[in-house]
Amino acid sequence: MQAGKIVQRPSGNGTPILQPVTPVDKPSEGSPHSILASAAAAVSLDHAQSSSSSTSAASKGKPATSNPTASTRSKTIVLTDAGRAPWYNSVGEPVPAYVVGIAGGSASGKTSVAREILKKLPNVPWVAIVSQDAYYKSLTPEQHKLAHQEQYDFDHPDAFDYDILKQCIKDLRGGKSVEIPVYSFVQHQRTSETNYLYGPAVLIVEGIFVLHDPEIRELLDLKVYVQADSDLMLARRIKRDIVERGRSVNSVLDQYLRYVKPAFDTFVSATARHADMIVPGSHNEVAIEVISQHMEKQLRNRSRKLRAEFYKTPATQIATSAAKDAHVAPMSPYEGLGSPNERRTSFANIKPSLKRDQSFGLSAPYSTSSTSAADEAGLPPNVILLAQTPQLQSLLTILHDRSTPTSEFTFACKRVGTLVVELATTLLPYKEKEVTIHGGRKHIGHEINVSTLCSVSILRSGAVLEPSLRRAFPAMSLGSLLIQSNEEDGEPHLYDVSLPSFIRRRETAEKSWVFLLDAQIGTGAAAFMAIRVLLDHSVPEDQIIFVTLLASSQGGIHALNRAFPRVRIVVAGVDPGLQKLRIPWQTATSSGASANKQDRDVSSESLHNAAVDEDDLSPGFNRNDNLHMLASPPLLSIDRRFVSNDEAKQRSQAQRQGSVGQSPAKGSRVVFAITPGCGSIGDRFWGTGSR
Ligand SMILES: Nc1ncnc2c1ncn2[C@@H]1O[C@H](COP(=O)(O)OP(=O)(O)O)[C@@H](O)[C@H]1O
Ligand SMILES: O=c1ccn([C@@H]2O[C@H](COP(=O)(O)O)[C@@H](O)[C@H]2O)c(=O)[nH]1
Repeated sequence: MQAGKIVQRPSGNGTPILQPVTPVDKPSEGSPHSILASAAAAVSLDHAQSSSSSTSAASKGKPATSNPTASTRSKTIVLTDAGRAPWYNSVGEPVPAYVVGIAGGSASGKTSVAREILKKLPNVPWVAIVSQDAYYKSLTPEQHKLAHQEQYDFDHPDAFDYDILKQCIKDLRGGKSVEIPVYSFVQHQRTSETNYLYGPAVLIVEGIFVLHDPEIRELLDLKVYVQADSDLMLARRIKRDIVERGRSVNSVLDQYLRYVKPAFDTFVSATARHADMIVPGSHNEVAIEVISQHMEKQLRNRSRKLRAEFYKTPATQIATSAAKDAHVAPMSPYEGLGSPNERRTSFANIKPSLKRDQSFGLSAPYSTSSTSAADEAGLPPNVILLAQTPQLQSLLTILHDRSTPTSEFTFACKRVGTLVVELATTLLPYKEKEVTIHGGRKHIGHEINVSTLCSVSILRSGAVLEPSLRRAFPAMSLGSLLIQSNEEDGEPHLYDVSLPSFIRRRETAEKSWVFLLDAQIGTGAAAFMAIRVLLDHSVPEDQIIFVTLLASSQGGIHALNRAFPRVRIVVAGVDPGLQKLRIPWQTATSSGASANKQDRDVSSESLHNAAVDEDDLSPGFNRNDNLHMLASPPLLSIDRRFVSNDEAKQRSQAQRQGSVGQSPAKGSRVVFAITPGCGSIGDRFWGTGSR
């Protein structure tokens, strides 16, 4: 099997290609391709941080001498071609990843089959291949010596540690992040390096004994066995082990005759009976096609369309089931999509599960917050609203005013940010500290352990709160999540996960306190996804503090409370409305497949509906209100900004009159707007967008 780490990316003509990933692969920012590619590069760079091997390209067939570290490279392969759609249900519980096990003799072609399947799934984002080799048991010094003399049996079922492999599959299946050991076939042991792996929607586990352990078999959705003739396997193994694993012909043959062949005949081949499919080790294109089609179908069935689910569910049904079971979220994070009346009915029938001041066993320290204002605004009990003083109101007015120039907007944002951050810091676990004061007396004060704190911004808008947080904790680690709303259905998609190393490690993540930052909470979809990412990394729910400038009181803040009632949300201001809009959107024609897709998507109907979707207007608001767009930054748009509502109408009209050219490609996308709202806060903060 080929050593090294590769990702699959679409080539210009849409044909998937396999290529090694190195940091230099990262394309220039701003190109439409860069989101996909940088997501892929981000994962591989994650690996680069933990695995020295990732920095040099592995290529098939290179002699060991020209590529001496090849055999210490991880066999873990990750594909992150597109954003990841929600992998959890409406109460925030993860939907399991699809797991395929591929067993078969050594050099039968297991890894090659896994990679071919991966190539056939270009539309499935976030696919990972994990090799069982990473889970060989650690050897004693004596066994280690024997291994170097080809006197250790690596082909016996007892050579593997099934418990840790099982745990790894369980974790990845359940959406948790893991550290995959890196195995060295030259040193016959795990190296000190590990690969951080998070979030595959499809996990392929390959290895000679993947179908051996009954508990592991239970975790597999599809069991495949690769069958090849022994002479073919031997020929392939001689070639491969000399090239990639630093062996001589004699050593390969000795080991083969002593251990590999007998173990294959006795143990490995016997596991074929557990397989759902037997795939030939060569000329297997048809079998691979069948497997890929089956997987795509299974994945389609598992895909989460929370918005659609809730749109279909009548409000009365939602409210009744919610009243029966406090743990069932009556609304999705996309609840702004139901009709306003449906929303009101369902909220009226649901009792909050926690009382604001009792929620967390804290004596309410919110001298700067107003619980009555939060209650009056109909906010759930985990929401802490800044006291609505005239001073704060004046700052929020600057943010609401669409004529506010960028510099003033940025300044006001930072001031409100400081107020909201200071309130959030009161929720941290301060401990008593004894200090000596002037005169030599002891004094009992308080301190906070800054090393357990970090912030994670939902890009781009969340970063507007970073300066305020940094002022409070200058040495704090900063992370980010790139979450974009899908242009077709408005579902959030996860493109990049860059978390501080102590969140990536489970032991430290369990002790960490995370400020999750976003400028506003409308539908709550991005916040929902970001919280799920942190929980997947084992950050405790009650140690996540969501800090935001503005929320819609009728938006996803309620769904967030129902799914994650222990996450505290600290917010500066609340606006009443939330609207669903479809707006025109353009992309660069140079974006290859993506541009073609846009071309396809442009129907006269979508352009006709390009302005406000009237059915979705919130009560008490009409399109003449001071309405701003709330949406993720349009990273794919050619001009880096959304068009305004008026422009939308003009373009729609122009299109109908045929006066809009074909380049750049145009389409429309669903966005959500808090009303009256402050517009796209990120764009206004950095002066990059329309007001
Ligand atoms: N269908 C195939 N046709 C030709 N060569 C193949 C095929 N499948 C695998 N090989 C070659 O056989 C060798 C071993 O394949 P690999 O997939 O690494 O096996 P395994 O993972 O089962 O050990 C590799 O050099 C690979 O290129
Ligand atoms: O240190 C080691 C560990 C394993 N092997 C051999 O590797 C194969 C399994 O890997 P495949 O990629 O499935 O071929 C197994 O037959 C062991 O004999 C090794 O030589 N040294």
